[in-house]
Amino acid sequence: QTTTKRGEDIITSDELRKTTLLENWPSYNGDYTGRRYSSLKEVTPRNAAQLQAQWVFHSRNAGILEATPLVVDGIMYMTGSNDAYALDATTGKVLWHHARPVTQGLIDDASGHINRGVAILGTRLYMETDNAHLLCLDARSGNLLWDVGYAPGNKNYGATSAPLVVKDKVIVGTSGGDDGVRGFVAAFDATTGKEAWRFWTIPAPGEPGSETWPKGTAYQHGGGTTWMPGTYDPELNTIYWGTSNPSPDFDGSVRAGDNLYTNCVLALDPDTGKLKWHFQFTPHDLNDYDATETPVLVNDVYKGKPRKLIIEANRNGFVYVFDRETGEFLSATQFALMQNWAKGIDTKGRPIRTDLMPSENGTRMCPSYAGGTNWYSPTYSEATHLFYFMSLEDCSVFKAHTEDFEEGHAYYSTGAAHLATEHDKKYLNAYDMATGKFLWRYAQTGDAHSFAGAMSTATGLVAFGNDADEFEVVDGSSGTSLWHFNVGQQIHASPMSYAVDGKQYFAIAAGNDLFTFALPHPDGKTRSVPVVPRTH
Ligand SMILES: O=C(O)c1cc(C(=O)O)c2c(n1)C(=O)C(=O)c1cc(C(=O)O)[nH]c1-2
Repeated sequence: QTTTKRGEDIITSDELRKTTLLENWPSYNGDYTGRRYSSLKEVTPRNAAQLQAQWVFHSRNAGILEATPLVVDGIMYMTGSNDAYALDATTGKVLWHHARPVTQGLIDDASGHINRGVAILGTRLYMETDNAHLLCLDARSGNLLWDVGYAPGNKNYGATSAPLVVKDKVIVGTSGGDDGVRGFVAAFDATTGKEAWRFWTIPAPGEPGSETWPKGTAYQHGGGTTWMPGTYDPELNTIYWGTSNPSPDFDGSVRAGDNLYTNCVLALDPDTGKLKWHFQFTPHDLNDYDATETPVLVNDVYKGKPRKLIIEANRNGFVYVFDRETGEFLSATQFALMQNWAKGIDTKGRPIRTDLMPSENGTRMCPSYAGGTNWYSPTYSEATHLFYFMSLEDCSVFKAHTEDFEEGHAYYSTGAAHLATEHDKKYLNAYDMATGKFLWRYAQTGDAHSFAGAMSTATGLVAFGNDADEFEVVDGSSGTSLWHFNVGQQIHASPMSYAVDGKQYFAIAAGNDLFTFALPHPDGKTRSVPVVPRTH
């Protein structure tokens, strides 16, 4: 058993590269691969049924918490809206609270109190705010060190993601892909906050990719936002970042062409922002099928050869495998049971569309605008060699009507609605990349309102937010349920695991609260469960 050095708060670039996660969880997905895989082994399929709630932290956030907390040396860092908190990871006691009001006058996702958490380097924390500022806080005190606004101009920009620290840079994105902004990924010097590079996801006239847009100003409002953290391969020195739908969402008539680099995974050089390769999942998207789902980096044997792969369950209803060195498309398997926008995916990875498209009076298309899956995290387990993700079976009636872009207003160019006569459903899926088959699918019993992700552990467990407002643990090999705990609120967040003094915890946000779980004390005594008092 190791003893945690509490309060040291030192995370170096080398530590961020570790893929064996023991005590700490130092970035949004735990490590750079995006696997959400914890190497901790205290909780196993044999004892998971004994998990107990430990402490609960109530945030003053007005929306639903979406952050994954980080834990470094016994200190947890959590966000809610524009607020950041440092908590004692064993008790939930607030060590500091950096309070910043939400920004008034923002629209759409930016006004939704959404924040997915912080990034850390050394003794500094980095956080995106709702109005697309990058804050640098002192991790020991919560004091603001600097504040850089990074999306000037179009007021429809916002930010909801957690930043990604790579070497000496902090990499950020924006929201607003449904609101007529022009997307980008930007990198800032982690010490000074000075901008190092910016990759515009919508090319300007004359730039590569601009031929996939009509002439004129459509590109200035073309979407392609970057509202989830990317992943990073230090050996290939490449970051992988997903982009959103094009803008306007449903009226494709004003943006004829494939609309690069929307609905893509981008392979970028983290030092320069230069594009190495891209893959577009849904060319000329008409259904809000953002490709911001985590591009998970896996090294595994594929078709008899060890390969460096990306696996991604995409919102368009297919799960994809690529070679991440070259960008070569390897496979796409349909996971959405209700899917009618594509007849299939061709050998190059390009969808073969049906003739369905959004229309003035509405067209029923599946998956729905919420996607066959969405930003809630998938997980790849080194213990089972399976890829797990939550999927949503749902359709929408998509309507399109040509509208002009207007600052201060969303730019969907009409809308998508759920059909009251249809019942949506969620599944936790176990996908075997080697065979292209689903080993099991665990049908959820709720009304498909959760937006909860999954994680896996070295003992073969998969932990996730189920669709009945519960945190649940299953055996990853069989999908057998081992334990669940009712958090009594919708879960719109993904779980993580950490340890302090050798004791393993799980944490997941639900509603306004963050819950933690661990095994009872080995002497059989029940631990006390300190609940942090509500402060308002
Ligand atoms: O295009 C965009 O910029 C953008 C941003 C966001 C966001 O920032 O959270 C969402 C979406 N799109 C989106 O399509 C979507 O379904 C969605 C769900 C959520 C959420 O927090 O649950 N955010 C977003």
